[in-house]
Amino acid sequence: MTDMPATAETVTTMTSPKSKITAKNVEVFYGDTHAIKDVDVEIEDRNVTAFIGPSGCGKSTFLRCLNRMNDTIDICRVEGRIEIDGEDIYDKKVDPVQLRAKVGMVFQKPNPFPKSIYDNIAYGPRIHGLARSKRDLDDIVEKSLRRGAIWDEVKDRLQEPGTGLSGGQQQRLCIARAIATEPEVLLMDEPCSALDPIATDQVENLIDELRQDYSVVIVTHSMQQAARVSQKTAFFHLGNLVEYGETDQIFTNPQDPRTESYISGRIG
Ligand SMILES: Nc1ncnc2c1ncn2[C@@H]1O[C@H](COP(=O)(O)OP(=O)(O)OP(=O)(O)O)[C@@H](O)[C@H]1O
Repeated sequence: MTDMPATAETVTTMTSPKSKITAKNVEVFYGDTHAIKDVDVEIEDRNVTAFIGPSGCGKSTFLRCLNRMNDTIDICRVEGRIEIDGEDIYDKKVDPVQLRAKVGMVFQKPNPFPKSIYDNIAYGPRIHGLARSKRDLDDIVEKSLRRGAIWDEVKDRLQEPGTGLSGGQQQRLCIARAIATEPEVLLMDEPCSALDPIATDQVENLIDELRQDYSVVIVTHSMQQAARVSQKTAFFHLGNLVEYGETDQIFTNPQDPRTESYISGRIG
């Protein structure tokens, strides 16, 4: 019998995206509260991973471990190991400010700086020394706003305040700002929860575009959104990572009864 030629399907499975972030035995405590319990996970490059689960299950806490945002919370203690591209991000040599340029973050509520649209984007590249000249900076600003799918709406008003934009525009501005420091990972903590359905749709389309270049991790309360935008889904419950897998499988054929209860609306 001759070997079967590689079909599109076999090629796809053989070239699955490589792992970008590896977390091992991660535990997080806020004082006596044990918020994350022994979590192991591998997050893929150039894909969207959704964190879902009931309120208080630890989604945001775990997300914030990935760029050490929890360092800013005094009572928070993180244990275990998290690597990005094989490097321990909690190593003493790692500068958290540099790390956060590489692992950008977008929050629930759009939070543009009280500066012009231009300066919102230029701020990060300036402090990280990414532009050698005004022209370089102009290029970075334009490229980031284009990548954030908002260039056409703001190109004639770059000197106006970022806070004067609509909520959806502000959120795309914040995504563009995160992109401007050339990150490799984008963390998004419920990025659409303050947006109307049209702005949500625009941001979801943008997330889908961004996965061509970045590893995107999104916390969402909306299972529909997780199903629409992600390729991988992690279900958290009471600080445990209960189930992690292909989004389609999690929503159509969950393996754990707790996942099944959550997606069918019985818990959460
Ligand atoms: N800054 C903090 N100080 C003390 N406890 C905290 C802090 N942040 C979160 N916690 C606790 O850690 C646990 C996990 O919270 P976290 O915000 O990560 O959950 P979540 O799944 O993101 O919730 P939600 O969906 O409601 O945003 C909860 O018990 C919460 O009360």
